[in-house]
Amino acid sequence: MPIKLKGEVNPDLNNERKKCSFNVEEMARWYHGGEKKLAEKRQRETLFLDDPDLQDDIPTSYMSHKEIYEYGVGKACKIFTKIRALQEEGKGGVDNFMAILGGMLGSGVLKEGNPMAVHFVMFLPTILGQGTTEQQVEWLGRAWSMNILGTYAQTELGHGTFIRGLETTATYDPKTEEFILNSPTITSYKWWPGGLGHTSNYAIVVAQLYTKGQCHGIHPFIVQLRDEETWAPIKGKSVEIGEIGPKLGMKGVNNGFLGFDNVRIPRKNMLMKNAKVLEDGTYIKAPSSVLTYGTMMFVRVVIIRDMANYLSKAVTIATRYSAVRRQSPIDPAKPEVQVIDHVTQQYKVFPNIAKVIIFQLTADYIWNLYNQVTSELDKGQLERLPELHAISCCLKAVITQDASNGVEQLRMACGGHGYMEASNLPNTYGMVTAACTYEGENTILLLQTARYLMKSWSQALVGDALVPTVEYLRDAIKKRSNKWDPSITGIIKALQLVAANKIRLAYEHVENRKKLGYSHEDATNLSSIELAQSADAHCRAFLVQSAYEMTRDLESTVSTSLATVLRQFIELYAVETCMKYIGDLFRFSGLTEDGVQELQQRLEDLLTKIRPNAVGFVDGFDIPDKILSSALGAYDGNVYERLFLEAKKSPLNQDPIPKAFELHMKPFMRSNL
Ligand SMILES: CCCCCCCCCCCCCCCCCCCCCCCC(=O)SCCNC(=O)CCNC(=O)[C@H](O)C(C)(C)COP(=O)(O)OP(=O)(O)OC[C@H]1O[C@@H](n2cnc3c(N)ncnc32)[C@H](O)[C@@H]1OP(=O)(O)O
Ligand SMILES: Cc1cc2nc3c(=O)[nH]c(=O)nc-3n(C[C@H](O)[C@H](O)[C@H](O)COP(=O)(O)OP(=O)(O)OC[C@H]3O[C@@H](n4cnc5c(N)ncnc54)[C@H](O)[C@@H]3O)c2cc1C
Repeated sequence: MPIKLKGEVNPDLNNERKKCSFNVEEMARWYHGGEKKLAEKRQRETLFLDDPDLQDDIPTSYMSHKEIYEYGVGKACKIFTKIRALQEEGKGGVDNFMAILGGMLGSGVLKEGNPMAVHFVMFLPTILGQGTTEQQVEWLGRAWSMNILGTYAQTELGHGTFIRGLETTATYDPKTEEFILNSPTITSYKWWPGGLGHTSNYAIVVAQLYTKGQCHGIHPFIVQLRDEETWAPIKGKSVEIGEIGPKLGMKGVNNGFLGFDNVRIPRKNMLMKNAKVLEDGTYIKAPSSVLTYGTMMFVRVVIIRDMANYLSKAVTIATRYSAVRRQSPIDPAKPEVQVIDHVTQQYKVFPNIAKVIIFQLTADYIWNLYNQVTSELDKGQLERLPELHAISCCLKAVITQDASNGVEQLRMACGGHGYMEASNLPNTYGMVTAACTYEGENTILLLQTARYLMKSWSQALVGDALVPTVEYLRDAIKKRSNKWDPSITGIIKALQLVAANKIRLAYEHVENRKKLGYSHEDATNLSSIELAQSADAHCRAFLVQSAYEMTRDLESTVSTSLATVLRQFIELYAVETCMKYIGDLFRFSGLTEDGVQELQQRLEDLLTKIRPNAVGFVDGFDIPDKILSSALGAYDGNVYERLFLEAKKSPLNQDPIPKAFELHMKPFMRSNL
C-alpha cells in the first residue's frame, strides 16, 4: 500500500486541542510581543517559507560536505536578495535580520547554518561599535548592502578563551603608514571564524598591536582577504586561507583558518573609535581596554533569544509527538496510553516548555539592559558596563547549557524516532550545543561573573551601595539562614540565600588560601569550582526573580485563562529549580524534609494541571511546520506517514539491489563455499 499523508489531523492531537483551556491565538500574541509583531512575523514567514526557490528538494543529510556548503551559499544569496527587497520597501529593519539569522525562521530555510551569518552578527556590529564615524561611512554602506562580506577573526588555533594571549601581530610602519600583519607560529593561525573559509572577502582581525617597538595589546583591524572581482586570496601567498573541515553541527557555516605573511593594510583600517594610532605611530589609549570586547557582549545578549527559539522548536516537536505516540498501558487491562500520560514523560517535557517562557522573558530583559547601557557608553558613561558584563556572561552560560541539555532530553523523550535526523532534533542539538562553546566557553563565562560577585561581596561587607542584580547580597550579610517559605517570593529569597552563601564561601576560601600564602590568582584557581558554582546559583536566582517580576501585571495584560497557565509554568520552573538544588536549599535556606515533600507534591500537581494544556501551549509558540522540519512534530501529527516518506528519500532506497551486493557481499559470502 503506497504511503501518503492523510490530510487529516491525528485524532489524539485533535482531542488535545479541544481540551485546551485558553485561547491559543492570545498566547501567540503574548509570546511574540503583541498583535502587530505577530502579524509581521507571520508575513515574514510566509514570504520566505512559501517561496519555491527556498524549498529543500533533497534533504541536506544526503549531501556531501561540499554540496552542503554550495547549497547553503546559494540559499543564503536568495535569502539576502529577499531581505534587500524588503529593506528597499522600508519593511522590517533589524527584526528581519534577527529572524533570518537565528534559530527560528533562519533555521527553517537553512538548516545547517548560514555561512553569511557572522557578517551581520559580528562584522557589521564591530564596525558600528568600534569604528569612528569616518570608518563607518567608509565601510558600513557596502557591508550593509553586502557588496563586501566580512567575518570576525579573533580565535586562533592556540587561543580562543584567553584573548590577551593571541599571537597574530599588527606592527605599525610609520614610513608607509601601514600595519603589517603576521602569523608568527602555527598556533597563531586564525581558526574557527564563521564564513572565513570561502565566503568572506574581508575580516575584522583581532591582533596584538605593536607600535614604536611596544606591544599595546589586542585591537581590531579590517583586513581584505580576497579580491573583490576574482575572489582569489589576496597577494598570492601572503594570505593563507581555507576551511577547517566537518564539525558536530553547523555544517554549512564554512568556519575557516587564516594566516598572514607580511600583509600590509592602511593605518585607517584599524578600528579607532576607542584606541588610536596616529600617523607617527603614537598610541592613544582607549577610555577602557574592555571596549574592544563589545561585540562579544552583543552576541552573548542575542544568543539568549536564540536559545529560547531553538528550545521552543524542540519542545513543540516532543510535546506533539508525546501526544501522538502510544506506548504501554498504565492499567494493564486498558489500551496503551499516549506517552504524555506517563508522569515521567511530563517531567521530561513540561519543565522545558517552562524554560522557553523564562528564556524569552530574560531575552527581553537583557536586550533592554544592553540597549540602555550601550547608549550610556556612547555618552562616555561606563559605570554600568561591569554589571551588564557580569549578568550577560552567566546568562549566556546557564541558558545555553540548559537549552542544550533540554534539547538532548527532548530527543531522548522521543525514543528511537528522536534519534532520526527526520525528527530534526539531532540537527537542533548540533546548533544549540555549539553555543555552549562559541562566544566564550561557558565555564570561563561563569568565572567572569564570579569575579564580579567577589567584588560585590566585598562591597556588601563594608556596606557600599550595590547594583540591582546583586542587591540581595546586602540582606544575606545580615541573615545567613531563613525559615522556609514555599511561596514564589519565598522561593526567590531562598535561591538568593543559596547564591549569597555560595558567594560568601567562595570568597572566604579565596581569602583563606591567600592567608596561607597563595597568590590571589592561585587562590582563585584553587577555589574555582566553588566560584563557578556561585555564579551558576546567582544566575538561577536571577532567572526566577526576573521572570516573576516581569509577569507581575500579567492578569491586567492577558485573560485570566491564559494568565493561569502562564503562572503554572513559571511556578513549575521555580519548583523544578528548587528540586535540582535541594542539597543547597537544605544547607542554606531552612528547607526541611516536610518542605521537600511539599515541593515534590507541588511539582506533581503542576504536571497534572499543565497536562491538558500542553499541546495548546506549544501551538501558541506559533512555529510553522517548515521551521520545525520534523516528521515527529508537524501540526497534523501524521508521524508514521512522515517518517516513512522521509525514509523513502534515502538514496539507498532508490535501487532495490544495492551495488555493494555485487561488489563486496556476493564475493565475500561465496568465498568459503
Ligand atoms: C548595522 C548592524 C545591524 C546588524 C543587525 C543584525 C542583528 C543581528 C542579530 C542576530 C541575532 C541572531 C541570533 C544569533 C545567532 C548566533 C549566530 C552564531 C554566530 C557564531 C558566532 C561565534 C563567534 C565567536 O565565538 S567570536 C569569539 C568569541 N570569543 C570569546 O568570547 C572569547 C572569550 N574570552 C574573553 O571574553 C576574555 O578573554 C575573558 C573575558 C575570558 C578574559 O579576558 P581578560 O583576560 O582581558 O579579562 P580579565 O583579566 O579576566 O578581565 C579584565 C576586566 O575586563 C572585564 N571584562 C572582560 N570582558 C568584558 C566585556 N566583554 N565587557 C566588559 N568588561 C569585560 C572583566 O570583568 C575584568 O574587569 P575587572 O573590573 O578588572 O574585574
Ligand atoms: C561553532 C563555532 C563557531 C565559532 N565561530 C567563531 C567566530 O566566528 N570567530 C571567532 O573568532 N571564533 C569563533 N569560534 C571560537 C570560539 O569562540 C572558541 O572556541 C571559544 O571561545 C572557546 O575557546 P577555545 O576553543 O580556545 O577553548 P579553550 O579555552 O581551549 O577551552 C578548553 C577547556 O579549557 C577550559 N579553560 C580555558 N581557560 C580557562 C580558565 N581561565 N579557567 C578555567 N578553565 C579554562 C575551558 O573551560 C574548557 O573546558 C567558534 C567556535 C565554534 C565552536
